[in-house]
Amino acid sequence: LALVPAPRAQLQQDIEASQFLREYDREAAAMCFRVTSATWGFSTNVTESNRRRMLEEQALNWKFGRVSWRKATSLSWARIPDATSRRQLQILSQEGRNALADDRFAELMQLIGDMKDVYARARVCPVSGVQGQACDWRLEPELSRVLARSRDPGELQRAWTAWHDAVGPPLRPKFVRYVQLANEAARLNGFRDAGEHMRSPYDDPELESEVTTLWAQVSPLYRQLHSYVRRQLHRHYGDLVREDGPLPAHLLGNMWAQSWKNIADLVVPFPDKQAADVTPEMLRQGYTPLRMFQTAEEFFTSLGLKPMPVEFWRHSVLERPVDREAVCRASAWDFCNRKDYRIKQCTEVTMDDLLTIHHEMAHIQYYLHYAEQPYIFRRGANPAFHEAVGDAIGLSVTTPRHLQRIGLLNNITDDYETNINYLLTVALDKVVYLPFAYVVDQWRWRVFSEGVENMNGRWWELRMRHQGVIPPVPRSERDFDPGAKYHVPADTPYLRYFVSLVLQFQIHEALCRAAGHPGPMHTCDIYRSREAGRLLAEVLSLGASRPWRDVLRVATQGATDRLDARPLLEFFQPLALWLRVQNRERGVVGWTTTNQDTALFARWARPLAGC
Ligand SMILES: CC(=O)N[C@@H](CC(=O)O)C(=O)NC[C@H](CC1(C(=O)N[C@@H](Cc2ccc(O)cc2)C(=O)O)CCCC1)C(=O)O
Ligand SMILES: [Zn+2]
Repeated sequence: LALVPAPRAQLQQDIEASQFLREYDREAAAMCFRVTSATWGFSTNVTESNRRRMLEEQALNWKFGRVSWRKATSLSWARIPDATSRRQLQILSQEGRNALADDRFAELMQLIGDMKDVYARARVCPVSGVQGQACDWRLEPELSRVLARSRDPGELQRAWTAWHDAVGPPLRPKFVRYVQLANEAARLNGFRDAGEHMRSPYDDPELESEVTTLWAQVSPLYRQLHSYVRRQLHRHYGDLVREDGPLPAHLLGNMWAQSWKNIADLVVPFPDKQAADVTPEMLRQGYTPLRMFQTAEEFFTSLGLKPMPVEFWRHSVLERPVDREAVCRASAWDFCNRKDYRIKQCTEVTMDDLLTIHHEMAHIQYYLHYAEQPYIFRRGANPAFHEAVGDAIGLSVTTPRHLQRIGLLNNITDDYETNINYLLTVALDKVVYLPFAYVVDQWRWRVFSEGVENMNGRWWELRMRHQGVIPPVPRSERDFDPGAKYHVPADTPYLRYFVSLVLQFQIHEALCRAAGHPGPMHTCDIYRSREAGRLLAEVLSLGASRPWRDVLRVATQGATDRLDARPLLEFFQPLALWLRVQNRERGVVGWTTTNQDTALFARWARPLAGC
């Protein structure tokens, strides 16, 4: 009994803990406002003084986080009877790299900042058009545009190689040091390595095996799609694409082959049927970025969700600034003062960007709905929830029926071919994305747990095994191709996008049921459904105040608390049948790899002297 502190002492602990949490709640929100404002200032106006101010605020915020982490871990919070306090302290004691010593933390922040800089500043020589132009091509828009639109294998290969060579080698040594420091911080925080630290927001020791099981459930559908697309690409590009092999990464319409929607014109089975891309119609109707944002806002208010606050319209950056340099990746921002919420997006008038706006605005809806929660609970139930809501909405927005309801598509036909076309277009985005999202953190977790040898070879082994994709040119350990994907140098975990892919179909199914949609899931559009909006508002308002499995049970109206690929597979069921018929008659499903494939990135490459 001596081990159990006397009730009075425990009471003392409770008072101390709730006192600490009240102060932390106020101070953390104030610190968040400061560091978010400074980071926004830099992202929307890239200058050295704005960078310095951002780094200063980050350092202050980290010092505050470190002091708070020490206090939180010193309280024996595990025994506090009040569940809300206990949960807040549990989250607080797990997050951040607060246990790292000052100089190490400063070095780590500097490294991540430097890696983001290398990525943002990379410029290459033009790979098309007249020679002798300035070597000032960027990833966005020049190189991504070539990957999306060119059908010239030589030009595609030059664009793919130029980008990977421009960012990989300079990032590699920085990334090696980053791995050491991230692992050191994780171990000081009580984790085995930085991978386990990144997985901790899911609070689930079985997470890795669940993720592998989910991927195993969807990979047969992916292999069917891969086989069908390979046949179409072989028809178009000839022997550049072997009929039983992996696909060369530069022919798939995207710098990372993470989405193949840009080559839909090469693969869609019934080209004479309605193409699902309404970009031309948006241009014809004189859409502007502002009107695209208003259209997205109206989607959310039609569900009974909140309009964007006036500050949002006053301070958001909706287009690439002309008079200064900005970080042009789309992003949504919560300034933690229950007033300022913004989106920064270099919007172009395309259907793609209209979808991305819905995705970013869903982040803002989440911020708005959990604003009343204590600061620590103002986050997604888990990071995937924050991503899944936006993409679940997107599954309604892309339907021909929704595009017709907002006047961007007329005389749609709901026949078999149109549905297969539509499902294939969505699959080129969603089904294709799954193996890529799976590989990114499988690779990164393995680097954290097993080390930095052969990082590039292991990247391509995973890409070939799960995605059936190979590099267009030979690669060696002098390259660092994972660095070509923003989230790797930016220290942004990627599992959230894999889990979101499964979760968004579970959420879509539940919202469609709440909206009383009678038909198959892929024709459902929850637009204007107050019932769907009420369910969504309930989920968003919970933030991280409850374990995410409880939130998932709320979202599915009691159906389940587990991640489940069934809704995704059900959504694509008509396409899966169609693909099996197509492939049974014509081709190999899956890919064989010859040693000429593995020779493209084999381990024999001499390791860099002294690296
Ligand atoms: C201050 C801050 O950072 N805020 C967070 C939001 C928050 O956490 O509160 C935020 O704005 N993150 C930016 C990030 C941007 C995008 C992205 O990086 N997408 C991934 C994966 C993907 C791919 C296809 C797809 O349909 C959806 C996602 C990629 O492009 O690989 C780029 C365009 C879309 C989403 C985002 O919005 O998730
Ligand atoms: Zn997002």
